[in-house]
Amino acid sequence: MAGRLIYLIGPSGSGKDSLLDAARTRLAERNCRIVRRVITRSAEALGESALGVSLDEFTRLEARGEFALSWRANGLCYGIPRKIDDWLAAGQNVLVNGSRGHLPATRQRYPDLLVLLLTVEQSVLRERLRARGRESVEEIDARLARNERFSEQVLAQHDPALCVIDNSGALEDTVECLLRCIDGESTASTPHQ
Ligand SMILES: Nc1ncnc2c1ncn2[C@@H]1O[C@H](COP(=O)(O)OP(=O)(O)O)[C@@H](O)[C@H]1O
Ligand SMILES: O=P(O)(O)OC[C@H]1O[C@H](OP(=O)(O)OP(=O)(O)O)[C@H](O)[C@@H]1O
Repeated sequence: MAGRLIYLIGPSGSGKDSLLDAARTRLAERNCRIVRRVITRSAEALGESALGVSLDEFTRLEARGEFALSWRANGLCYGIPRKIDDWLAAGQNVLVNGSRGHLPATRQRYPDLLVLLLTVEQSVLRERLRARGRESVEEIDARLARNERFSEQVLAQHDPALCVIDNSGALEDTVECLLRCIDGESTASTPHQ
């Protein structure tokens, strides 16, 4: 049986990368692989969870059909290698660090995907982005503005395959919530108020 695409979305700084790192072993126990993204971001700012390429290289890979999914946001290009289709066909679940803006296109290609929306209170989010220190104040403001538009839109769609996970508290609690969503014990939860 084919595996399921699990599409983790949420604002920049909501903790997607941290959550995936913290849950990696327990996801592997669930036959769930985390795909490494290709991003036009400098290597120093990437960590191990993504591969950095130049814009030229990204464009070439995209034109050659190397990406199952690709999008542009925050002045960057993001690609998901097409090998995920082999993993899915082999019955593995695949977790993608995705984009809220690209969700409709992703759903068209993977109609039975599970969407996990990570939320964080706006004041906590601002502080985490500031503390992470990866972007300038202007870039942080632009990300916060984008956040207000997009998470509301995703929530307004009332998607039955949407699981809302709040990461305003401790990361360990968020890991447990993520695993419950994937195990199907919780198909929806309300965002932290
Ligand atoms: N639950 C949490 N509690 C405290 N800090 C967190 C939590 N989750 C993430 N962070 C911190 O917030 C910042 C943004 O997290 P990150 O994983 O880079 O977000 P994203 O991948 O969504 O952009 C990082 O500095 C990370 O260490
Ligand atoms: O449509 P959106 O939901 O706003 O998402 C747009 C992009 O922004 C985030 O990446 P970012 O460059 O911030 O990297 P990060 O996830 O590591 O913070 C997210 O992972 C998406 O790739």
